Parts: sequence; C-alpha cells; structure tokens
Amino acid sequence: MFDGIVLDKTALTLGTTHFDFDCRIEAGAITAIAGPSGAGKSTLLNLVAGFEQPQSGRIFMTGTEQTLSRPSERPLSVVFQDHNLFAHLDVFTNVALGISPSMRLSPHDRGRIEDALTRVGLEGFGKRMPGSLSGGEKQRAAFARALVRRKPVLLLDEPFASLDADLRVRMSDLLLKLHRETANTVIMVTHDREEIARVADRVVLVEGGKVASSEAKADYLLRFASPASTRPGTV
Ligand SMILES: Nc1ncnc2c1ncn2[C@@H]1O[C@H](COP(=O)(O)OP(=O)(O)OP(=O)(O)O)[C@@H](O)[C@H]1O
Repeated sequence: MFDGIVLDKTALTLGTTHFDFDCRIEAGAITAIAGPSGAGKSTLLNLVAGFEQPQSGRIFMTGTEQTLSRPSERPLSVVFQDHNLFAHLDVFTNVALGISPSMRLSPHDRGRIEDALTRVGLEGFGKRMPGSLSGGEKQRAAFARALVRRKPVLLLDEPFASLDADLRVRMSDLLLKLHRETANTVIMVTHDREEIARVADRVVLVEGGKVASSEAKADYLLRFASPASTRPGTV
C-alpha cells in the first residue's frame, strides 16, 4: 500500500482550461508544487483538498480512496496565503475551531490549544483579535490551528507569499521544525525558488494543467540552475 497521496489520472475542466494530473506524493515529505502562473498548481491542491471534484480519475490518501469525500472528511488541514482566520473571533477561538467547530472543548483540548500557540510563538495571544496581529502572527495562528487538528496531511497554498523576506525565512524555519515533530505529509504551492531550496524534499512541476516532472529537490534545482535550462519562466 502506498501511504502518500495519489492522483490517478485525475481530470477536470474549469472554464476552457483542462487539467489532467497523474502523480504520487510521498508520505512524510515536504513536496513543493512549482510551475508558471496559471499552470494549475492551486487546482491540483484544490483537488487534493476536495474543494474541486474531478470529472474522471481517482484520488487516494494515506491508503484510502477519497475521490468523492467532502473536504471535512479528508485527513488534512489547509493553510492559505490569506483569509485563514475569522476576523470576529479571537485567536484562541480561531485555533479551537480546528478541534471542534461547535466549540465543545474539554480541559485537555484547551491545554492543547495553549500548547499549539506556544509552539508557534504566540503564547499569550489567545485573546487578541486577528485585526490586531501582524501578517506573520496571523499565519502563525493559522499554523496553530492546523497543528491542533493533528491530521497526517498539511496543504499550504503560498502560505508565506504576503510576508516580507525576513519573515518568510522565519516561517519556513517554523514549518521545518513542526514537520520534524509531526512527520506529516506536506504539499506546498510556491513561486519562490529560495523557499523550495530551504524547505522542500521533493518538487512536482506543473505545466499546462499537467504534472511535467516529479523529482528530488536537488535534481530539480540542478536542472534549473543550468544555463542550458529550457524553462526560464519557471521557478
Ligand atoms: N473556476 C474556474 N473557472 C474557470 N477557470 C478557472 C477556474 N479556476 C481556475 N481556472 C483557470 O485555470 C488556470 C489554472 O489556475 P490555477 O489557479 O490552478 O493556476 P496556478 O498555477 O495556481 O496559478 P498562479 O500561480 O497564478 O496562482 C488559470 O488559467 C485559471 O484562470
């Protein structure tokens, strides 16, 4: 049994754009999804998350078929570039929603939420409202919510793109630290070559709605570092 993520000839058409993804994503690794703008990176992630459903093909995750299951039924958490937090709820409540949408929390759950906030460097931030947080603090809160869910798969859609360069590096370090602790399967859409170099184990290159290659990071970086590279537009 392959316990990573499988997109088995997963196809759909959105508007006039056709997508046809066929790939395997290793369990326990951080896989970057790279490729030019409009190639289909977010669409691939949306298929894995269940926000889009394929018109044909199948999707497997941690050994079970998930092709038609709802996003909430899939063994995963998602962190987006923006809009991760409910603006009218404090940080504690935003994180708590990762455990219980109805906010039925045991003392143990409350402890886990405080612990997650501490691990992402937001100790004492529980009563703060999202509007009073910096961009990096908001992303940390989003990570804390993903952490308390304890799902084996973490999907990140350009999670650090709106942050400045220094903060991007610190958030990458945080991602690596959390990944070492949880050994979860991470898929991260990114345009940023340096981010790929810093955090990814493997790289899936998406072009024209298809998976063009899937390889170890070192091989990917070597290929595109070469002056003979034929794909200057890609990260
Ligand atoms: N719901 C939709 N209806 C019509 N076209 C869509 C829809 N969703 C995506 N597309 C088109 O599919 C293509 C791929 O979109 P997608 O967002 O997956 O690309 P991407 O690689 O993530 O791009 P970027 O790097 O710019 O975010 C784009 O041309 C986009 O306009």
